[in-house]
Amino acid sequence: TKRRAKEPPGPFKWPIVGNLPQIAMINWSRVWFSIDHYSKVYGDIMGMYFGSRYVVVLSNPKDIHDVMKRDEWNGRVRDNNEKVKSGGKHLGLFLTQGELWRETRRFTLRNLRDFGFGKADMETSIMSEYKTVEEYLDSQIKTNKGEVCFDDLFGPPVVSTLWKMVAGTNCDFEDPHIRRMQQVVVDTLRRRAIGAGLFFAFQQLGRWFPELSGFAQQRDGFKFLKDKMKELVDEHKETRVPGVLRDFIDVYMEEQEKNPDNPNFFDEQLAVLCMDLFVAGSDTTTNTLRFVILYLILHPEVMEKCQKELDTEIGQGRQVGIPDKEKLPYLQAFLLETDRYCSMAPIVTPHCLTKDVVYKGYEIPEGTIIFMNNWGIHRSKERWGDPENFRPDRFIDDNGKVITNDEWFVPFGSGKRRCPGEILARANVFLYTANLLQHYSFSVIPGTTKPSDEPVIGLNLSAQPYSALVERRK
Ligand code: HEM
Repeated sequence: TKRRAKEPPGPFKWPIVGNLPQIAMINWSRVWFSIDHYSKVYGDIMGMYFGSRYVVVLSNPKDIHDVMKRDEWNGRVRDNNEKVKSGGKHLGLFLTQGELWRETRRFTLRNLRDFGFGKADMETSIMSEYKTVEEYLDSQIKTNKGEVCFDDLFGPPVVSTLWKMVAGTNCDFEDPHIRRMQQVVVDTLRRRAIGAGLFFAFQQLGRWFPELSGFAQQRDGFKFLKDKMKELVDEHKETRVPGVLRDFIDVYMEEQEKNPDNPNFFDEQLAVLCMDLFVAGSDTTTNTLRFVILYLILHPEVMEKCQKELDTEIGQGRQVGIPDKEKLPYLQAFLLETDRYCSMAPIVTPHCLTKDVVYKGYEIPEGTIIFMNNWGIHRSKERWGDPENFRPDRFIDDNGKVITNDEWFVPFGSGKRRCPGEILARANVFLYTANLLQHYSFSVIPGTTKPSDEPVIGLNLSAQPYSALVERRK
């Protein structure tokens, strides 16, 4: 039960269960609340035991920005439960480390850029999918008095934009396989954190109680996803013409052909990489957009301010594009506040130390799991003053300029593993929100209670299912 002499401070460690009793005492299902609670007691660098698993929690963004530049802080947890998420082996981008991860990440970033990330045609591609949302809203205004359920609305167009870059086709959500793929992502990301602390602490529980723990659904779901990605890779192999690069998969295959001896490029790695992109790209942007509409209906004064800015700066005569961002500081501030307030990844995908380190006098051994306390950072009273209030103005400085680089704002992580999808995600969220607000207003359906802004607990947090009244603006 004794802690090592120079380990970071933390709560008293019980035999076998470590700090699980203390976690349960504060909040068992919202584990990140408990983690934040104890970090306020023990400090910005805190050690905790989930059973015998040792976790160091970082709660100061200065430390996070500092250490996440270093290789040894950027490993991933390598256990059997984690392996399930990449279909049985440590492959792909999310769960790899070392040379395989480095080379895959570099290649992915470079080549997704070539297929649109951050380029002018990314906007064209996003806007062609966005049109389907407007069509749907207009049809609901005609046939359903404008009462729209926002649960599934953004998934198909957002995933299709990414999928065109990755696989050359948009995702046909009428296809039952695609629907099942999407469902697997939703089930595993949104609905798997009840008891997460316990199953994280005791890996064996997943194997002993596969149904109860959700381990079986996760294993089968990810296996299904991986099989589908293997089929996709095989199809590409059959149809590709060397030298003709239709999409990201073709470029990967070209690389395999050019450098057949490179051990970091192989078919199974490509399949899991595609799966990672599908999983990471599906429920993240979509979730943010669901939070966006939710916060708009809960804060009508914010919606009106965004619309006024759009009317003054752009009007209704033309589509809003990425270059218009500059002219829309309040809208930008609203989107930053949305990311801060929802903190979709409250403790970020855990990292793992690949070497023993000494940091600020603390000795932290190889294999330690690292949590970034994003929730606590985004809800810090010290930094934000009134973090519990939804207040976009906090991101506007005294000169009316939007503050985009606050060091206490880390929704996409920091350093070497920072989210590679950030540019695409931000472009989607900005274009959808701006163009929707240009033409529509959103409000609570009369006679119904306001939806709650309490998130649904999962590996990522998501908005509770809700419907809103949608009206076309005059
Ligand atoms: C609003 C949307 C999104 C948010 C808030 C978000 C957030 C994050 C966060 C916090 C991480 C973990 C960083 C770390 O481990 O240190 C991450 C990793 C990742 N994200 Fe995103 N993400 C979003 C959208 C996307 C999209 C659209 C893609 C698709 C291309 C994507 C692909 C990835 C991948 C592949 C990783 C793993 C990177 C690695 O381990 O090297 N994300 N994201």
